[in-house]
Amino acid sequence: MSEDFYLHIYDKQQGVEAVPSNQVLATWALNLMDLIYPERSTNPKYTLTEIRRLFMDMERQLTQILDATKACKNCNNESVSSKFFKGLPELYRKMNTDIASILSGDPAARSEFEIIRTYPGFLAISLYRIAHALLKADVPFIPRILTEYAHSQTGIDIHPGAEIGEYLYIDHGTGIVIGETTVIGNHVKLYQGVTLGALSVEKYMANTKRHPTIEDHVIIYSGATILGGETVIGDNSIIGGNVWLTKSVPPHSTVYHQSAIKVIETKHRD
Ligand SMILES: CC(=O)OC[C@H](N)C(=O)O
Repeated sequence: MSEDFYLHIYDKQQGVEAVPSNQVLATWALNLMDLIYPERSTNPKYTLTEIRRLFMDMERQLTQILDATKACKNCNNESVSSKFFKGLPELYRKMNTDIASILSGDPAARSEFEIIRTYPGFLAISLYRIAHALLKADVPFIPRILTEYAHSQTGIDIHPGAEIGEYLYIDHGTGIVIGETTVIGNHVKLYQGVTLGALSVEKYMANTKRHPTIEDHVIIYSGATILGGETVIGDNSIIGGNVWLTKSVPPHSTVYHQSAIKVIETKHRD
């Protein structure tokens, strides 16, 4: 390789802050999940004093992470961290609504324990909820790392900027994409392969609403693609599998994709 290339990399290094690895950031969020959901832990029996100390440790760690990322020049990281932890019981309440929705909606779900331990949808929604709260506190870049970690583990890609209500139900989940400016109401059910995306992708659209709005009690079955910032799926609608939708539909709509499949019977030889 040329000396110029070495020099280029050397120069670039000088301008880059030493930021904790993505794994360190994800581990903080996973440890927090372990703490609020002892179902995830192998040894969940802490004393009350230990629990208080563990939450204080987690808060301190968040401040350290925010300090170390140096991404936010004028932030008071201690206060950001303290606000996040004050809001944690509310986040936890919302996560519990997601569990309740899966438990009451999925015939295959046997217990809360099973959902907490095994449902990729629950992990993805929970990490999204943590990431969204940090984004709302103007924490740059860490929220995206957390949701991309969830994406890598579950195949479910939820942008931390999306606004999502309570009782979100994601079953299976692989391949779900929820774009940055998506708005989702309460009691919405999503199956694998659903895309809530932009109708066109142009850089100038960065600060505009590009992704759809899904109102309360909507069910969207697998492989459906719903695009556009002005597209509103009215409450209590059902969007069938593989539907391609770029227009709004009124409340209580049922939208089906009509596929034309042919089954040809071949005569088999004896
Ligand atoms: C989900 C989606 O449409 O992504 C496209 C692009 N990243 C955007 O945010 O508009």
